[in-house]
Amino acid sequence: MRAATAREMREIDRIAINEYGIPGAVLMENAGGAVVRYLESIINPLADQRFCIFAGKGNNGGDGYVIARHLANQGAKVKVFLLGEKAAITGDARINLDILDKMNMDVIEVVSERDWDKVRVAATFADCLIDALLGTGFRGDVTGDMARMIDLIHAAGKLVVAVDIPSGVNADTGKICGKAVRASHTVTLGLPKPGLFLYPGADYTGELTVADIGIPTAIVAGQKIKQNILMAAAVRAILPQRSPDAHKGMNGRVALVAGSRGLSGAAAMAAAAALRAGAGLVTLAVPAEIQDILAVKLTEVMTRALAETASGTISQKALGEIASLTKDSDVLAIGPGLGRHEDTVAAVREIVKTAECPLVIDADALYALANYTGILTECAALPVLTPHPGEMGLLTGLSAEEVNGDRVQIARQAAGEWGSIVVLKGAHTVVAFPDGEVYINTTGNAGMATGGTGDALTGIIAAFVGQGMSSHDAAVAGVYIHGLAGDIAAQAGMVGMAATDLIKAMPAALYGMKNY
Ligand SMILES: NC(=O)C1=CN([C@@H]2O[C@H](COP(=O)(O)OP(=O)(O)OC[C@H]3O[C@@H](n4cnc5c(N)ncnc54)[C@H](O)[C@@H]3O)[C@@H](O)[C@H]2O)[C@H](O)CC1
Ligand SMILES: [K+]
Repeated sequence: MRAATAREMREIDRIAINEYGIPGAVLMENAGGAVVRYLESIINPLADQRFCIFAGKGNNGGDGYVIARHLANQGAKVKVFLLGEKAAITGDARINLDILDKMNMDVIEVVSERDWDKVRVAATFADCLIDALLGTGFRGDVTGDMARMIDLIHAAGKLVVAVDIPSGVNADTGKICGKAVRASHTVTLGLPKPGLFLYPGADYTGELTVADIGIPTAIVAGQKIKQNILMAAAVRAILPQRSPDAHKGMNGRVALVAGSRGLSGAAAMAAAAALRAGAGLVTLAVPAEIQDILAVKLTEVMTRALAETASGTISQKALGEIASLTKDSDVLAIGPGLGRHEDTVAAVREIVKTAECPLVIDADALYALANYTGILTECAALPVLTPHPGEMGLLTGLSAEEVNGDRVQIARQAAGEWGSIVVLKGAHTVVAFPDGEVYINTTGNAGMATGGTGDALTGIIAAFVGQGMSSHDAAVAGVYIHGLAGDIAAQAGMVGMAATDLIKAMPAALYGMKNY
């Protein structure tokens, strides 16, 4: 499902109005009507229910006036509070404000302290509060009276339904700009916005519904919108179909170069995840001194010993062995637990440049690419990088919080510069492609914030490439299924789940995707 930035949504509205001739007031009527239909689905009957509608000065507020009219017509008790003066209201919002006046509906301008008292009392006795303060026209930060109004909405402790976007949430990034409405439900209009799926904004959105407001689909198609919300249907369509007469040679030969002294677990989890994601044959190449450990940990996975440094990390002397391994493999995942020894780092750079099969590059292999991202364009196939925000910061020179401040744009820019697929892990994971397309994942939970889940994702994506998926599809499906497995594992307890629980849940996640 496409997700429009605020600017893209405003452009779509503009085209609908100015080029297709759909009056803005019709779009607004459709918007308000859609919100009321949603309200009916959660509060039934609407009659006699008490609603407080908080309207801003723009068209988001205009939606609020339409909502007020429809609610009143259904017998609900409605109070409308305008944060501003009626004289400042123009356009479609003004049309609907005037209709309320003609209906003798009370629209209270919140300007004096007495008005604030009225707001407080009304919110206290209301059954549901409607946030029609700010939508795609929101700029800057929430301060002053807008912040005061949001505090008051929260203080009432009532059901809150946000119109289009919870006011104060940045529609594009999900950032909270000063203060934002914590909605129980959000009815977003026309298309979803990325910020409703990106934290912390996703946390303020509540139950999300996308409302059709009658915008011709051709307008959306013509906008070349490049943000996508990753949903089950899209993933189900690309997962590999296993033929009934399959044999292990048909389901992918996955190679992994991973692990080092004290970091055998990362290698084990990546390899186990590849297996549990359906790979036919998995070979794990590790520094010689930990081969026995891995051989004991992993029954189905074949292990290989690699030449190592005195520190127990792979050395450049292993390059020949690794080259022959990649020749016989469909994909190579490299990085989990590799360590950052200079000899290892040099080996990783050589492997990235010369490997003859598609690469999934993670963890310490990403560390080796810091200041060397230029070599990614030499890869034989489109590589998949799976950085967490810290590793992304290492590769871009940004801090982790700067990365998280604009996850979509930063991942998109890196993918374009590096000619690679960038899987920027986190809540929610973002998958960015060199052509600018970005997918925002919708599965996963906070229980996955535990060591090893990143290693598992590497193994899963590698397994999907090994089973014949394009790197594009393997990255998208891998991220979704990884999160789904995490959601399944969390059913036995979100806090305290371990990465190995997620890995064990992989077959159930795959089964579920194909069977409902
Ligand atoms: N015809 C259409 O475009 C439709 C739009 N819909 C709804 O309208 C809003 C977008 O409306 P717009 O007037 O562009 O902006 P907003 O109402 O979101 O807010 C602008 C309003 O708020 C003030 N403002 C901006 N930033 C701040 C701030 N930081 N603090 C305080 N005030 C702020 C600004 O000055 C303006 O006065 C869209 O989301 C939909 O809800 C219809 O649904 C469909 C047709
Ligand atoms: K809003």
